[in-house]
Amino acid sequence: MNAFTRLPDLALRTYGGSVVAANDESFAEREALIRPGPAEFRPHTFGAKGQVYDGWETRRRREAGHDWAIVRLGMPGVVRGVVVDTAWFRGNYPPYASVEACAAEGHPAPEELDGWVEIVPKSPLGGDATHEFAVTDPRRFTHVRLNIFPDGGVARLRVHGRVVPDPAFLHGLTVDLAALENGGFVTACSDEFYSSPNNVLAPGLARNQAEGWETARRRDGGNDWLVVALAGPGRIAVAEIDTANLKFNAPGWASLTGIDTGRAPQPDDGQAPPPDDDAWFPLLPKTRLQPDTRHRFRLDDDRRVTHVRLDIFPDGGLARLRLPGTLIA
Ligand SMILES: NC(=O)NC(NC(N)=O)C(=O)[O-]
Repeated sequence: MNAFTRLPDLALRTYGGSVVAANDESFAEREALIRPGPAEFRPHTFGAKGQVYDGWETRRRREAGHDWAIVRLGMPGVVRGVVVDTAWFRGNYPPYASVEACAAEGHPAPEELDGWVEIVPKSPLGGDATHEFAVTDPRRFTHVRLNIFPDGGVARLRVHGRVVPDPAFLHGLTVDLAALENGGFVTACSDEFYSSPNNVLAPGLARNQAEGWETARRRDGGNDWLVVALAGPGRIAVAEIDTANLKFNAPGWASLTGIDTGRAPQPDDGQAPPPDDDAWFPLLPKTRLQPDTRHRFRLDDDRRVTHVRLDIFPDGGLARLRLPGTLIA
């Protein structure tokens, strides 16, 4: 698997993405493209229009041309790679696909989008397979367009990358400095056996345990932890530690420490501070947690912080970690 698949999926429905238009969705609805989780399939299951698929599927074309679907990214950013997944589409997958992207200001209607640039050239696809395409264009995009040639079905479209928020909605405001949508990201983690640590920074509430971060049971006397690079250097006002859905596997305790590396966290720069650096200072002492509970703590430390280390004792996981505060210019 390509390293870019570890980055957040900027298109994901649960991150605010939307499939805003498609030229055709006769057999199966376009919205399925950005659903979380792998596509499901029940053979010999027929609706009024044919076999039921968990994906986007167009009619068999009888004229020239190709089919397309436009996705508004839930979190605009720099795209590092795209996954086109034709899971379960065996006799009806498109033999080729390409992907374009554009950057729009404000809230345009799909037909107002312009300035499309190709980020994945027309490439061959196979049936019932995932296809990973690395993207090198360094620009920030808000929308992508999947083109399939000439027609067929695609189960999922994943658009992995780094979130690049609009600074107008960050500076001078109290915002969640850890949130993925504001540019926060997890740089390191002790264990991600059951689910990804970046889940704790995702928008909204976790609907179940799988939408949070969950570690394996620890048997070595140690404890689990993760490090978050904040949206930028800032001061944290409140720590919200949410154990929602973790009922028999919530950590017993948690603590937070901070560090100021002296410069704004840069995605992929390999400069994240090591979790055992001497410069970490306490923000929240080791504090008892309850299962399935949203805990909120005022932090009275006004030191500048670029990264936060969360320790959980001894293991378990979390639904969400929110760190409302203000950026320091
Ligand atoms: N058996 C099929 O899957 N057929 C086709 N698709 C659906 N959904 O029935 C087709 O013609 O592409």
